[in-house]
Amino acid sequence: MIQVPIAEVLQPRSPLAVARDVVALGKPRLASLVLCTTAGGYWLAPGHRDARTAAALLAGTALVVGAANALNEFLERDVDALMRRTRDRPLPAGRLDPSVALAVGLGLPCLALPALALLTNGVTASLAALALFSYVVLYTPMKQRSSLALFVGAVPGAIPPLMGWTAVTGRLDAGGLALFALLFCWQLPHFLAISMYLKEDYARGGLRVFAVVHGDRATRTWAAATSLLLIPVSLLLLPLELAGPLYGLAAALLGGGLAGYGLTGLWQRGAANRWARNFFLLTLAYLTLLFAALLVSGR
Ligand code: HEM
Ligand SMILES: CC(C)=CCC/C(C)=C/CC/C(C)=C/COP(=O)(O)OP(=O)(O)O
Repeated sequence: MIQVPIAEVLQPRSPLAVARDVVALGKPRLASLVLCTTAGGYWLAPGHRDARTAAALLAGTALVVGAANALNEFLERDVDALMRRTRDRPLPAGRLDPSVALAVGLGLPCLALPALALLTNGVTASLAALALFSYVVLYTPMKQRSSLALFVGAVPGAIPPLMGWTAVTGRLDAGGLALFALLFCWQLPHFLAISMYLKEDYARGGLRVFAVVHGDRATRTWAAATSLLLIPVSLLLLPLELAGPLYGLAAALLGGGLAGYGLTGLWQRGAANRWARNFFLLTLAYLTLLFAALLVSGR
């Protein structure tokens, strides 16, 4: 049952405030980093690149990601209302009617998927459709049932750089799959950390995330192990000749830093919320800097 603040029902809202909430449905901060990974895949892929295809790829991806997030917020509006982190989102707070999120989530892909197919290629549009489907239909309901949802959610999260790659090459090959693997592995420590410092909130919402189900100690161990795994996976780009020595150096240093901090988690006691929050922020810095290195030292 969603509680709607009385003031929000009575007061008419400005079009700007409504527009801001519609944009918020698309989770713009997360979507921005997703788009950086798409741009990275496009930048590294071998073949012909041009501004028109790049613009179509980024605009189409932004619209499908926005739609995926709007549908996720539509489906989770009751759960979001139970959790501190999400209760002020436009739907649980009652600032937007759920039908708006549903219309945005179903409407945008009708425009963006055919546009991606026409202006990039069929492989890229099919990957976008797969990411949308796996995020909304598989991952979102699975969060309430199993901590393994993390591995399902990491699939749509890893598809955008592959879309950037296929927008140039039109096919799935080793280079694109290496970028997919990099993003897939990065999401594991990213979310294991979050699940620790937000454990109470997730439990309140009835979501069976890793730290809720397996406890803090196991989560810290897995966070350390998966951050170590990122080092060889990120270095795979070197033998595949996607990036040069400067990237290699950056990947080794950034990976060493992240895994080094991850390993200090093994000596923490209890929930170690401050450690987990710092580790989450480090995952964001790691990915941003790694893609900056790719920009400079990519093929
Ligand atoms: C299994 C996959 C993922 C899960 C479960 C997940 C979950 C989350 C959650 C719950 C937060 C909020 C943390 C907080 O409020 O303290 C967050 C933040 C963030 N995530 Fe992820 N994430 C995943 C994948 C990704 C991917 C693929 C990207 C982009 C490439 C990404 C980028 C971000 C960014 C930029 C933030 C900080 C901005 C914000 O809180 O809005 N995440 N993530
Ligand atoms: C092309 C395309 C559609 C790509 C998908 C990109 C995408 C939405 C990646 C995010 C992956 C993910 C599992 C985020 C967490 O959602 P959550 O539901 O756990 O987060 P929340 O609790 O903040 O709602």
